[in-house]
Amino acid sequence: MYKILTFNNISTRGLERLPRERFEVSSEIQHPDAVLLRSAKLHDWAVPDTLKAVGRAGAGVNNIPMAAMNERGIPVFNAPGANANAVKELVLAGMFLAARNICPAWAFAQTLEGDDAAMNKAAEAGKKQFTGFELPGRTLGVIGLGAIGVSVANAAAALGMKVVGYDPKITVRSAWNLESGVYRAQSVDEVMTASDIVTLHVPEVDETRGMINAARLAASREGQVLLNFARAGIVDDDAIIKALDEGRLSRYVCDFPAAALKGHDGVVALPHIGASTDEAQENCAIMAADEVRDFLETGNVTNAVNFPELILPRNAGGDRLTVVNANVPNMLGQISSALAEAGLNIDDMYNKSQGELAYSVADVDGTIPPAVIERLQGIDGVLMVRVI
Ligand SMILES: NC(=O)c1ccc[n+]([C@@H]2O[C@H](COP(=O)([O-])OP(=O)(O)OC[C@H]3O[C@@H](n4cnc5c(N)ncnc54)[C@H](O)[C@@H]3O)[C@@H](O)[C@H]2O)c1
Ligand SMILES: O=C(O)[C@H](O)COP(=O)(O)O
Repeated sequence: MYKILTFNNISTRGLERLPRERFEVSSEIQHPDAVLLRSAKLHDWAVPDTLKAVGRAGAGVNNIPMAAMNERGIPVFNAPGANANAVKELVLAGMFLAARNICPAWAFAQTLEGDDAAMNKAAEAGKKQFTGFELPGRTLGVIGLGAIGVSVANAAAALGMKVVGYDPKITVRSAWNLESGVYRAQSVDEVMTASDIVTLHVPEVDETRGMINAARLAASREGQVLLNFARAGIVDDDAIIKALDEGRLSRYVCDFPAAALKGHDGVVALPHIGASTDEAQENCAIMAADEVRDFLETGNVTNAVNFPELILPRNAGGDRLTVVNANVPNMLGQISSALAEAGLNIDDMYNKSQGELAYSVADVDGTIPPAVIERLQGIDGVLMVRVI
């Protein structure tokens, strides 16, 4: 029986992928084999020795202590693309909100008093202050062309916008999916100066933290709209307020309320609802649950952010050994020697590495004795050993 600890409300459609005869799933579990979570922050969580996998039912993994997981050889799975449509739709809503001044116009309409004739008269007199602009022919800058960025770029192109994109690490898949008319910018600065509206779709990592800062905003196109449905940490909120006050930005629409932004007329801050649709929550939970289940039951890896993709069909017969180790020389030799000295033959084996980690799955022709497991665990650089 595998034990799965949940940290957030995970869609029941996802939890149904974990049959109760093989998986105990609860928010109360001690000694979990895996966790399933959304945005809960795990940075201060004491990682239990029993933990073998983390499943993030969403895209961003900045709430997970990746260095600690790497040190222990624990894969962190996520759900790439599973909530991209939900975020795209909210980004489009954010563009329309900003272009047509919908939030202040709505707030103004709420203040109207009197009978219908009086309200109508006041509405007609007041509406000129909410004159907006239309999207066709305007330039949208998209920073980060992954699942969400590509989806937003293509939707904007379909609305008749010019689209400028920047992503120095764009994948082949994203490049194939991207509308052919999207202009490829060479830098964040180029996007900032070329665009009427800029939208951010990068992960929060060291390289992107504070990416939109005072210097970049000072050089941006006058009256620009900035959309941030990625992460709060990618922008400097104080610089945003200054840029709004100076008119460099006309509106900042984001998914991340913050004290520095509160009460400013130019800010529309939503409560992190980019992925909050029934469809996205189901898609993410199903994908994360399937990935964690497959890893626990077979050792196979799909969509782990810190592990290589590795799928080895089971060679029926004996045990399956999985080993996570530091990506250094002579590890495979030591692992296969330990098996050979116990008289075990390797029927099938697959080894891959990614960054600082290497991962091996081997099907052997017998039962792996506890002494061999201990020996493997004792090899310098071995981080995790499992027999399935
Ligand atoms: N508001 C929400 O509820 C919500 C929902 C989903 C995702 N997100 C956030 O959006 C981010 C993107 O999601 P996604 O599904 O598109 O992820 P993704 O991994 O498919 O795409 C991210 C893209 O950013 C690119 N990138 C990385 N560093 C960059 C840099 N310095 N400059 C330009 N591009 C860079 C990558 O190459 C990749 O193509 C997530 O990491 C998450 O933080 C927020
Ligand atoms: O990175 C993500 O997928 C989003 O920020 C969604 O977070 P949530 O699952 O907490 O809504």
